[in-house]
Amino acid sequence: ALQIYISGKYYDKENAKISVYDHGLLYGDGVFEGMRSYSGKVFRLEEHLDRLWDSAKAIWLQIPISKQEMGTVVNKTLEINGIRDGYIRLIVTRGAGSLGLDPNRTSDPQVICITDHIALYPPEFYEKGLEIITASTIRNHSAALSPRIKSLNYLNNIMAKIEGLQAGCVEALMLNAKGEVAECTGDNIFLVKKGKLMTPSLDSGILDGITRGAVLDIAREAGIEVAEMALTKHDVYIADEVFLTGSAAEIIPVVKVDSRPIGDGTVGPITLKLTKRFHQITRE
Ligand SMILES: Cc1ncc(COP(=O)(O)O)c(CNc2cccc(C(=O)O)c2)c1O
Repeated sequence: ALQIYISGKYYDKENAKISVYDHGLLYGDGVFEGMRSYSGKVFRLEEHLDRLWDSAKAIWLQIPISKQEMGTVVNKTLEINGIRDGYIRLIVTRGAGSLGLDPNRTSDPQVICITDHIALYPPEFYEKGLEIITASTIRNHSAALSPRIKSLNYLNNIMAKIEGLQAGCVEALMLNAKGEVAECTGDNIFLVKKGKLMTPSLDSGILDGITRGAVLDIAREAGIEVAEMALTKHDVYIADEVFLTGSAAEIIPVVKVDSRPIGDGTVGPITLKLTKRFHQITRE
């Protein structure tokens, strides 16, 4: 049975529990990372751990072990579960405490590591591309709870995800408070127009996606012109190609947005080229 790591010990799935007084549960007061391993190697583990530490610092949370120890926890949890190609969920909560909000009245932040087999979208979603809608729920305002923090507060994303599901879509696009394109509920968005690759800049109020970063690197190395900039729904509608990026999804094409076909409604050549290269570097 899968072994779950909780603060120094391993537990069977049915015994892997935390206190109902944990502020991670009570208030979503905590941070997390979602990563993938390919043939036993976690893709960009250091970057994920850097982001986890940045998220923790942003919410004034001290992670009780070092980055190096955290890396060892991740690799050991994969190993004892015999998972080489899988998904890793790493969580640090504020810990258990009073029913009040005050983080000072909690103790013992919980470090949790769950490794599991990757649950992927069906292959036809990659072959045919997704249809998505623009949700009316905008992305968290950067001055409220910054979307740069990968926190346990995912209701903003879930509210938009519900709108997508209600519209028969598996993903939904969120705009920011200025009405510019931000990202989808669980992945970043890229557009291609006349051979140029564009993606919302970090100051659009988005998660600094690890896969987003990898795709920007791949595109630059391939000599593709790249721009991180403010984008609007109009830019999406008139794009030649659209795709999403995320650790779980990797690179997934989008062929329809708000009932507008993108390009000729089929998966585009640059999307395919970047996907092919991404698979090479994650599986080499
Ligand atoms: C809001 C958001 N934006 C972008 C990404 C992609 O980031 P990375 O390239 O670093 O993975 C994410 C992370 N994606 C994420 C997180 C939690 C759950 C799920 C899910 O699809 O069930 C997806 C995310 O939650």
